[in-house]
Amino acid sequence: MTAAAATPAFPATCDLCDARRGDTSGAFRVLAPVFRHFGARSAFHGPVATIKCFEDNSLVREAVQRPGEGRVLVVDGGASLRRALVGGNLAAAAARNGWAGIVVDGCVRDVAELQALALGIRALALVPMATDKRGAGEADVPVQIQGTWVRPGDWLYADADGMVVSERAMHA
Ligand SMILES: O=C([O-])CC(=O)C(=O)O
Repeated sequence: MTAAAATPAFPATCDLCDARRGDTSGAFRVLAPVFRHFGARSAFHGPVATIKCFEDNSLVREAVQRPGEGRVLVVDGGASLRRALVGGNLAAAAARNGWAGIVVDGCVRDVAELQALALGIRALALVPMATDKRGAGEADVPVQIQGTWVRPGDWLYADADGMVVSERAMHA
């Protein structure tokens, strides 16, 4: 058990892992511990929406303009370290439109702007070069994030210890 913070808003990822330690069904998965925190919100959770794209953030831009409704946008960017899929403008739009967080298997940029936003932002690294905008990519498809499958409608929980995904909501 994690030492209790007064009234946790939702379960700690360590507690979720403790509850599912013997679960080999694949319904509960831990994301690889290679993501860095950006964004002012270090803990966030919500149902997942996905985008798969490579060095082109056209679909990410479209998604963050739509109501987030507390969801987490998971972007499979093919782990590219060459282009930033999210920067200050897109992240600000996501925060404004009610997204809980963005997880990018790839890079982000505008670190100072990201740090000021009430949004969870996880990515592999910062890189200052923006993407090309060709409209390429897929939305609402299963994606593999550092080898772990994440599907639209899964629930993602993130806190300072890491990130987990579950087929079902794991909080009351
Ligand atoms: O527009 C982009 O490609 C990413 C960016 O810099 C922003 O979101 O501010």
